Amino acid sequence: MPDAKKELRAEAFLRRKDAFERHGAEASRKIAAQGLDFLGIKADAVVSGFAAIRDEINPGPLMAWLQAEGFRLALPVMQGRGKPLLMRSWSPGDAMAPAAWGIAEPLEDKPAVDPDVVLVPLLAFDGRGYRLGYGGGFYDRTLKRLRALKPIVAVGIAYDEQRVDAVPVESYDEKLDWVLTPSGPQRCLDP
Ligand SMILES: Nc1nc2c(c(=O)[nH]1)N(C=O)[C@@H](CNc1ccc(C(=O)N[C@@H](CCC(=O)O)C(=O)O)cc1)CN2
Ligand SMILES: Nc1ncnc2c1ncn2[C@@H]1O[C@H](COP(=O)(O)OP(=O)(O)OP(=O)(O)O)[C@@H](O)[C@H]1O
Repeated sequence: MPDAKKELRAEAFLRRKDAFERHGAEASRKIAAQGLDFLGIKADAVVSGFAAIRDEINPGPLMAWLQAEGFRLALPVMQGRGKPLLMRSWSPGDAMAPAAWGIAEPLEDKPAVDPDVVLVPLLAFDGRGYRLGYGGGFYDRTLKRLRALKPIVAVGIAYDEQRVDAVPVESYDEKLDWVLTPSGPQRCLDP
């Protein structure tokens, strides 16, 4: 891994922690209040979220709104290092089990689905839609797989403070189409 990414990751962890302490649950509520109307997605779309850990914005309230709007929901399941995430159907209230890094995942009896909209956790993002994650490459692999199947929309979920001028880019990095922050949706610029 290039040192540039490593350095930014350490810095981004601190910046996100600070934003979480300042804004906490209010950020999650603001994200939910924005909704996803800006995407104009079709009524039968499947939207994958994530089960927040550490200082990530909790997309739970947004997912509850999506459920109320009639969208189908899914959550990621890790299949091991170097593998894309598997998305399983999930609705608020469904049982979950803790997996690696304490991340809650849907149970195995839930059907696998290929989402049309992917909500993406991140440490830092830039105006082009490049993102920095924990370094597992899970979302790069997942977005690549889904984009080979059909058109999808990748939406980063972040505090405004997580924006940086430029995330160091590598050949395998998949871009976000939008980033949703408490202050609103930002469309990522084309290269
Ligand atoms: N809420 C949430 N769910 C998610 C992700 C995420 O970023 N947030 N992921 C997004 O990809 C995947 C999980 N990826 C993860 C990758 C690394 C670590 C982690 O804690 N890594 C260690 C270092 C591990 C190593 O030795 O390489 C660490 O940071 O301390 C956590 C999650 C799938 N689900
Ligand atoms: N499509 C791919 N094929 C093979 N390897 C990949 C692919 N995408 C990413 N990787 C590998 O994944 C590793 C981590 O990538 P990167 O640092 O960009 O992760 P990240 O986006 O920060 O993490 P995450 O998506 O898990 O939050 C890299 O070492 C890279 O080699």
